[in-house]
Amino acid sequence: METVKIKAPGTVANLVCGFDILGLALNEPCDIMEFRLLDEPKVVIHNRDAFDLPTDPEQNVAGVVLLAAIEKAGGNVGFEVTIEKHIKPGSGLGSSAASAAGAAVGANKLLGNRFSTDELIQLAMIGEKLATGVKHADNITPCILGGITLIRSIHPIDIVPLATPDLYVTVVHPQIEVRTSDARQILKQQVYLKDAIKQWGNIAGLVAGFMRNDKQLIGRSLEDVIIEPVRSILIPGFDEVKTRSKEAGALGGGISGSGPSVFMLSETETIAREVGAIMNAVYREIGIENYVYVTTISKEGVQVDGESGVGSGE
Ligand SMILES: Nc1ncnc2c1ncn2[C@@H]1O[C@H](COP(=O)(O)OP(=O)(O)OP(=O)(O)O)[C@@H](O)[C@H]1O
Ligand SMILES: N[C@@H](CCO)C(=O)O
Repeated sequence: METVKIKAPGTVANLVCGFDILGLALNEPCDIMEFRLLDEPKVVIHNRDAFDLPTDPEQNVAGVVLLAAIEKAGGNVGFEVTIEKHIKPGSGLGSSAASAAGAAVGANKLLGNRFSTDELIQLAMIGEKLATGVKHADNITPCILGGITLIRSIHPIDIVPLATPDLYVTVVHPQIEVRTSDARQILKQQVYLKDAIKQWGNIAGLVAGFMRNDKQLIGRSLEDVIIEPVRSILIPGFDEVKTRSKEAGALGGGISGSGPSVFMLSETETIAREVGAIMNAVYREIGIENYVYVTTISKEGVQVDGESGVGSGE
């Protein structure tokens, strides 16, 4: 096999209370990537979008992952990749993770599926480190596996796929850019024990809610007393979007990844669409262009030539 076409989903990381340890895959938006195997050790990148992303492999998330894959494979092959990016960089929808995870899975397919899922996650984290300065797997893991995933540990890799309840996801992307690296730098390095206790309760409640398909428990647990109070100041309209969405019947939600996108989970499509209209209205009122997705949780992760990549969420 000399070429493969990859579809890599957008993702929502953190899921409010689970900073760096929880994430889910979305049915929309998705990036498309086409890979060709080369017989010399180099990486060639073509960007088919308006985002002006680097073509230098050392500067592109997909590029550093492909370079690492070449080294891991023994250094005799190379890759040409065309990236059609629909997930806007700096959106909080896992744009960098889609490129990193897509590159790891695409390279693996062309190399005869020689890497394990844990190795794919390790490779993709090299891309996240380039984008954000830190290795974290809460976007790349749901991107690769689909569904909702818990990252119990990255040293060593210990991934727990969770059950995926039938929920609608409404996401608003206000058209401002928040770089993950900046949104990480403003975080406090210490937390109070009383806040940690609340956060542990919420994380455990959220995981239990997913596993028991208990929508009310999911809603009660979508609370973040550590990260959201700091990061939400970077997102105009955040409090209003959240309050009005919950009044309209959403279970709850918060910042998607490091923002500026904001997501809400709802039990019905009607509520999810109403929430979308509220989000759009809030941003129109404050004069910020925005894009709203009304979608669902994707049980499929990265797809290779239209088929399941390495696995699927439960
Ligand atoms: N192939 C690529 N895809 C996306 N971003 C890239 C890529 N290569 C390099 N970058 C850089 O990575 C940064 C975007 O990553 P960042 O993690 O900040 O955004 P995000 O992935 O949308 O956010 P989040 O991880 O919160 O969902 C930008 O500075 C962008 O230039
Ligand atoms: N867990 C990461 C996700 C964004 O890449 C963060 O919130 O910084």
